[in-house]
Amino acid sequence: MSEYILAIDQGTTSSRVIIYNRQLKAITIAQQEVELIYPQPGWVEQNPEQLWQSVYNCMVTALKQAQLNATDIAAIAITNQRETSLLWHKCTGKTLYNAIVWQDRRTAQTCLQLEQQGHLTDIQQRTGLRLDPYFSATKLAWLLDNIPDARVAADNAELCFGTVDSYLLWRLTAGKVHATDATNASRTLLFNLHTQEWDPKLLSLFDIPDSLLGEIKDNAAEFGYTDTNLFGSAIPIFAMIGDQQAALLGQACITPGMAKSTYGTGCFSMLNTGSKVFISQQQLISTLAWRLNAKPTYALEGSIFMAGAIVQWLRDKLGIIQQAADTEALAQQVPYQQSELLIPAFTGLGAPYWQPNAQAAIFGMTRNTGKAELAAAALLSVCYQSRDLLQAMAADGIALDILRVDGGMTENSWFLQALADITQQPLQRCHTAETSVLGAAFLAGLQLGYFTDLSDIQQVWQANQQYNPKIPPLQADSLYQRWQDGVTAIINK
Ligand SMILES: Nc1ncnc2c1ncn2[C@@H]1O[C@H](COP(=O)(O)OP(=O)(O)O)[C@@H](O)[C@H]1O
Ligand SMILES: O=P(O)(O)OC[C@H](O)CO
Repeated sequence: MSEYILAIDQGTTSSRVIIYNRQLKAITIAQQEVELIYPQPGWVEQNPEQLWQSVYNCMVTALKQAQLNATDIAAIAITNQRETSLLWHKCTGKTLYNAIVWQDRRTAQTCLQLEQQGHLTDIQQRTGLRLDPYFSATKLAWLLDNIPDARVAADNAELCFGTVDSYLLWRLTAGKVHATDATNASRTLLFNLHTQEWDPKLLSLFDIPDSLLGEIKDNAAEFGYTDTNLFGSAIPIFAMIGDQQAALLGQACITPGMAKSTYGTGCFSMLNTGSKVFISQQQLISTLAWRLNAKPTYALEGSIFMAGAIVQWLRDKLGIIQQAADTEALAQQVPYQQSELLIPAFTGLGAPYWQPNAQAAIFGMTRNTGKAELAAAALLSVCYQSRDLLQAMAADGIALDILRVDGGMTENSWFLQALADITQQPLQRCHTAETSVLGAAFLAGLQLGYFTDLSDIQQVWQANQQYNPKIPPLQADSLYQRWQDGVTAIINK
């Protein structure tokens, strides 16, 4: 009997597939790294074919490892890096350009111009977002304006735009379905949070023909069926959701006031705000947590562009570690106050600063600065950025009893203790770092009728370890002050 759920997480750093049994116990995992391409400073791209192939390879490997066939899979769930934008031909499926990744800053000037023309408040009101190159709309406009013949083809309704969820759905169904889910749509700057539809005024403002856009569906829905040539038989695709929203669900943050932070390539803190759109006075964004049976649940989000990506920089550019986990032993050698200060604005700064043109800097280097100090500075920079977000939430009147944490970086215990120390916030790590895949799989299970409602996720979620602050608040304040001074220096440069 087919009762397994195959869940895909197409992340910025890697693609992963986990097969779960009916009780959402992971049976097997397959993972493949994906490359980031940096054609110019501030530009970040990925090869669409590599994204697809990595997902397909992981699906095939996972099925083989679990000794299962396509007929054993009751449904597929997809979760994904959000905002990353692709454009492809409706007839041939051929992409017109690389995927422009969420971290890409090439449209910073366009965003600034739109802000200077006075569009910011209206855009914020409609979308809950900000005018920042992070979101998809200006990336799509760039593609239409810079790829030869793209604008004409778009005007002739020959093209499809999609975020990664939508592109994977298109590939899995061999071009039969062009759709997205409401959470991914909510990251494009083209989706109206209040009407829950593509917004005609925003389409006109960004000059986007509506023929480019797919149908927007709830997060648990009949999205389509895999082409039989791929796995031998058609498997239903029953869930799609952005990775941070999926992690919120996977962390069982299903009631208003519950929050999680995910430390993957970037770091994204998200607070469930229930059926209301919460408007931050502190530069945090409002977004959709999920939409089920046409009923939206909203969230407040703080987005940091560089978290695990800094660790990858240590590995790939500086060559001072062989693998991400090496940072733990190195950082242990350095007391917090002796660490250099790294401001990791490699692709500008996200919340709460929203400075797309800020540039990275290291302060306090001495002749003694070595691998250990840089590793500690890298991990601590993520802690300081997290404190920025938690302080912004606090200034918005939101106090958290406990913050649930997950993502690749939470395998690092030194980092988690430093995070609790710097933020002075108790943290709870759950039984798996892979909460996004779990959240997506849960939605497929909901659609399959394995679960009755969202509260069932509470039976799946298990606490693992709690981290409490061990340094006094005054010491944390003084370390954080140094960070704030550093940020002020680079912003005013
Ligand atoms: N033990 C570790 N210590 C520090 N960083 C880590 C560790 N393990 C993984 N990472 C970082 O976590 C990121 C991968 O996390 P993941 O949740 O898989 O990201 P994504 O979903 O963006 O692909 C990488 O950037 C990697 O550098
Ligand atoms: O690749 P991740 O897991 O850091 O997630 C990327 C985010 O979805 C970007 O908004």
